[in-house]
Amino acid sequence: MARRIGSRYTAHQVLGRGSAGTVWLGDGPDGPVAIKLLREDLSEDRDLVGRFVQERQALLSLDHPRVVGVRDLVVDGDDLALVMELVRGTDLRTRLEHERRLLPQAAVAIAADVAEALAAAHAAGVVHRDVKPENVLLDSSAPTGPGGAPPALLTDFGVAKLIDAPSRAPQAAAGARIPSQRRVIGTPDYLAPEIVEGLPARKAVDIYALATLLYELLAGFTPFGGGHTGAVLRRHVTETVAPLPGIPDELWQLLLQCLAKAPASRLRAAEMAAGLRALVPELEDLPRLDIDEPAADEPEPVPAGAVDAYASGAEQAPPTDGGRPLRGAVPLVRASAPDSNRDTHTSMRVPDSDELAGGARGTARVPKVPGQPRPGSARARQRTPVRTRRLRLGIVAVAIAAAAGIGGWVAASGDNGGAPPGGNSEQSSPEEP
Ligand SMILES: Nc1ncnc2c1ncn2[C@@H]1O[C@H](COP(=O)(O)OP(=O)(O)OP(=O)(O)O)[C@@H](O)[C@H]1O
Repeated sequence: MARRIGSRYTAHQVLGRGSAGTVWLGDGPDGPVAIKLLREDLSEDRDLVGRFVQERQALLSLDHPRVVGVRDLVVDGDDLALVMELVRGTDLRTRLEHERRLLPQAAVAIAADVAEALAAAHAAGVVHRDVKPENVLLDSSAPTGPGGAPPALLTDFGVAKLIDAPSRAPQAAAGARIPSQRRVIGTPDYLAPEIVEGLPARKAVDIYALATLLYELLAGFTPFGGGHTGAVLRRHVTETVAPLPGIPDELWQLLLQCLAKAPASRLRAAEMAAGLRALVPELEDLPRLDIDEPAADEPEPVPAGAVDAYASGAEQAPPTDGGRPLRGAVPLVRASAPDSNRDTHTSMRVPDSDELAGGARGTARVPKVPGQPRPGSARARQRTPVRTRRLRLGIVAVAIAAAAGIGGWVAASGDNGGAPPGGNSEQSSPEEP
């Protein structure tokens, strides 16, 4: 059923759904477009609409072959929509689900494309903040490149910032007895350690997320994913990345540098792009990596009360895998569970200090059960319906208690309505790393 969006666009058919809204195939004055119609609760938020309009120029001016161009922003009655260039193809998550791991040459070529997109955005002072396979579109209408990889385009610029606002602080705060709190916007597996520590999201967070994505394309799992969200966040700050046997040392060194805990140690986007691009020819004969998921720590039993605790006050317990909460599946907002009937971003419960500290519920890396994929791995994802997973892994608003007993991880933001320290600006000054 066709639907008018503003005075210039018609939406014809749903292409996909994400945490912030629904993407439609549509028509505009200049031909076919993709229209991302934001969720109703977002479009009703006056502050958000204001930011949407403010962002207009930055988003419209990002013009690069590796960036999904935003053509228009529509604010019309209850409709709030981003009109984008239409990419004919799939997203990178879908491809990863089919292949589990990519050929190293294809993985590196795709990551180089994304790094080029980031270099252009960063030069314009725009930080993406939510780089992940779901936000990389593969253009199947163009000729394939090295390793059979279609050209990759980065999408969803600006959406994380739209959702990240004091007025959108998680409703959980009231019930969670948090003295002061801040929020983290992003997807847990790809969150840079400085975000977990409460620092503002600067350009280097995109480099970290892209290196995480590249690691995942090569390995089939992210370096710090698996298990409870609190444990994932902790690993970003405290753990070293497990090596990937079978890749050239130069590639490994580049990955390590981009996954550095200190943002200043990471490469800049243009350097990363050049480094990756130079490595592509060398990877021609390299087969898919044949590695298993990291050796698990000793299984930590999930206490009987743990899942009940999630459900207390909630309509339903979070999805689990053999009794263990799935990655990104645990609501952080008490009494809030992903609602499969709405295109909402996942609401998540506030992790308590025990979880953040990696206690019994925090878990170390979730152990691999023989014959079963580790939760969070590409194989586990294959068993999870895409729609459900998207809702789970969408942009999350994580409220972290400032007093969360993890040795100064979280800087209290005082009574600032939950805004991250340093404000929630996605635009960073041009001189920033
Ligand atoms: N410009 C586009 N052209 C063609 N298809 C698109 C375009 N943008 C998005 N899509 C399709 O719509 C789907 C949903 O996109 P959307 O950005 O809303 O969600 P997401 O990135 O998967 O999740 P989230 O927003 O939660 O991070 C994508 O998986 C993709 O298949």
